[in-house]
Amino acid sequence: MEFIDEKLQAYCEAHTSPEDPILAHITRETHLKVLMPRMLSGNLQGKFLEMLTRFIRPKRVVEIGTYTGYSAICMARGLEGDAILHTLDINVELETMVRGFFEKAGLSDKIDYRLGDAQELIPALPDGIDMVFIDADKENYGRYYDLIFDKLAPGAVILADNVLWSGKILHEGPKKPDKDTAALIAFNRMVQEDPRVDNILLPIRDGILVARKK
Ligand SMILES: C[S@@+](CC[C@H](N)C(=O)[O-])C[C@H]1O[C@@H](n2cnc3c(N)ncnc32)[C@H](O)[C@@H]1O
Repeated sequence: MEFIDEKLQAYCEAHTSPEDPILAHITRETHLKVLMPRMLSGNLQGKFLEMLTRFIRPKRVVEIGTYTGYSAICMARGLEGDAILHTLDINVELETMVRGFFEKAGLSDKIDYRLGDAQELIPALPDGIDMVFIDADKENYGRYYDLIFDKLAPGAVILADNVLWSGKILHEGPKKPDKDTAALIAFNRMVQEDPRVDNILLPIRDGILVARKK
């Protein structure tokens, strides 16, 4: 489901700073060589992540779900000084390609790329996280939120991607929603009812939930 008119979407894209050659290369390589290229953030969302990182000026960012590194590069570009991005992914098959992209972008020293199951990797992360982007398996969004919450600094920003799930979160009727849809409905409700955060759900691309730890 498209959330806005196709022409308006194209207009938004045409009035967003263009994708640079490195991100364009990652987009091309991902489409050519990797399964499910629609998982890529893309330029509009990538620019949003980069700009938000610049606004927040975090010292420590965590991304759950690296994939081919597109969103990691966007956020890492927004980091200042010795700030760092820890990005986690379970898919070891993409490691060589992704490390190559980080190198090509000149960001290897700003990105700490960790491979494994995020549920095992999150507890080993340092405290004092100022921003987290949750973009891995939808079924575990709630678990990732719970696991990372106490590691977040006051005022930290939590972002979660795909929270509109192509509109499937509006599920109606007697049939049960599939497990990813059910998990996202539960996650969105959980954040909405969490008194420890303020939150806003933005209809950017497939929906980005933005929450701020009080
Ligand atoms: C939607 S993609 C991430 C897209 C990326 N953030 C971007 O915008 O370019 C989801 C990623 O989550 C990873 N993933 C799935 N389950 C995971 C888990 N249990 N732990 C860590 N990563 C996981 C997948 O391997 C996949 O690369």
